[in-house]
Amino acid sequence: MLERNDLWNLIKFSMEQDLSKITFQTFVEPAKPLQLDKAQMTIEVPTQLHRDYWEKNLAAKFTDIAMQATNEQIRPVMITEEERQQLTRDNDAQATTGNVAGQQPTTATTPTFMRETKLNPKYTFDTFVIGKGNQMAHAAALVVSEEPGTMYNPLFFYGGVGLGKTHLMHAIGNKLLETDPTSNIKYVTSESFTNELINAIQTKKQEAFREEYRNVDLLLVDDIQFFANKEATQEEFFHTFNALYEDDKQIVLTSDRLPNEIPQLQDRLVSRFKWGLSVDITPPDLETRIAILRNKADLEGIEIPDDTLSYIAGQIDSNVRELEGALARVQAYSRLNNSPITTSLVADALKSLHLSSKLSEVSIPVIQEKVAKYFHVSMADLKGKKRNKQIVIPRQIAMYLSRELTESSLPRIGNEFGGKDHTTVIHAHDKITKALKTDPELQKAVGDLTGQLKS
Ligand SMILES: Nc1ncnc2c1ncn2[C@@H]1O[C@H](COP(=O)(O)OP(=O)(O)OP(=O)(O)O)[C@@H](O)[C@H]1O
Repeated sequence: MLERNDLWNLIKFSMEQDLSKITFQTFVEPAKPLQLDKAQMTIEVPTQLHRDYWEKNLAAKFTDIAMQATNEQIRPVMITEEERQQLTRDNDAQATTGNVAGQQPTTATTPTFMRETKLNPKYTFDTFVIGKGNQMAHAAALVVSEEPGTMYNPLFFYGGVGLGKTHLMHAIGNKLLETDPTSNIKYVTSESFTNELINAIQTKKQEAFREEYRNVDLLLVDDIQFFANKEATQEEFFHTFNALYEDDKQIVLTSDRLPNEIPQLQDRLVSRFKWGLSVDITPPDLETRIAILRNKADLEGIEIPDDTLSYIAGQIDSNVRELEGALARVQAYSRLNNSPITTSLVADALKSLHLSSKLSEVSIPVIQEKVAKYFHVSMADLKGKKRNKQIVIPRQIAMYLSRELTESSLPRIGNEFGGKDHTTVIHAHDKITKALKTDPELQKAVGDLTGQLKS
């Protein structure tokens, strides 16, 4: 089945073709997909009026388009913003009053779309394609799933977006569950850890919160870069970490950067995160991208010739999530048009489904060229190693703009600047972001350049 956002984009795209501009803008644009289950998509709309309109006029259309795209019967369930807020309040009240002391609120009282993310059964070792950029991460994950809490604790994956960190993390959990279905596994994003903690503090359920976290066999925490600057969260996590570690329970963490590059992360956490093994995942090369697409196409029963797969893999080189999104869009496009997948259909699909905007986005070389010209420095210096101020500032600005205006991963940007490490890019971005708050000259330069690049 398509992912929620892919299906939603497709439905929007199709409705945009069918409905008048004003109807589309009034009723479809403000709608937000909250959750996709097997047979239904929960969609939030601003008011009761929107809800009525959807139920009378758009629900059947929705189901038709979803059927064509996925071959499954999916109905839209409309919920207004107010109803969602009420559900959240009810849920909070339930947490405060409705539970026996010490017990966590049960998921049965939680609206489905707000339930905490569980392990995704599709993210397994079987569905993970091994390539140069993820080989070591994959091997470490496998070891940890076979012998949790012994060899690499914590296991720390870092790297750019959409490169498989979450997938590997879930694969460890899924494998462990397969070996021992009674094992207690908890997966959270760092943001849900923080939210759960705040909730526990507000509802005076801190003990229950601790109990829950300190009794797991495997704790998976995704995207811990969002612990940055969160003192109370870090404090609580420090104790959770210690309790689990002392008990030989496995901890797996992911982040877009190394622990010591996360701003305002307490030193004691940084040092603990380094106790085990840190492995980076880098973007897949062309061969791996083709293999990932082939694997995905086979799993989903999509018929697609090899040269067409190579074409997609050649077009999309940013990350695996985009690659998968492109394949889903191509598949949906082929179903809607009732024609087989060929390279020319793919070219059309990517173009008409607005992916072309990604493909024609500002590129790093163009940014470099404009910045070099603006500051009268050579391209070689911009990409080189000279450390004098006249070169370093334009270089940092160019890196900053590459991060802001393109979808490129940090390692990729580093590569385009003469093979620099991704930490240099993070540093440049942070520095320029900070300086932009106070430095009018810099504000002007960045403003001018952005204007040039976007026009
Ligand atoms: N090597 C791979 N083989 C098969 N699928 C992959 C591979 N790498 C990534 N994917 C798929 O790409 C998508 C994005 O991967 P994932 O969510 O794990 O990325 P991530 O690194 O955690 O990104 P983020 O930092 O945005 O959370 C997922 O659907 C995942 O299954």
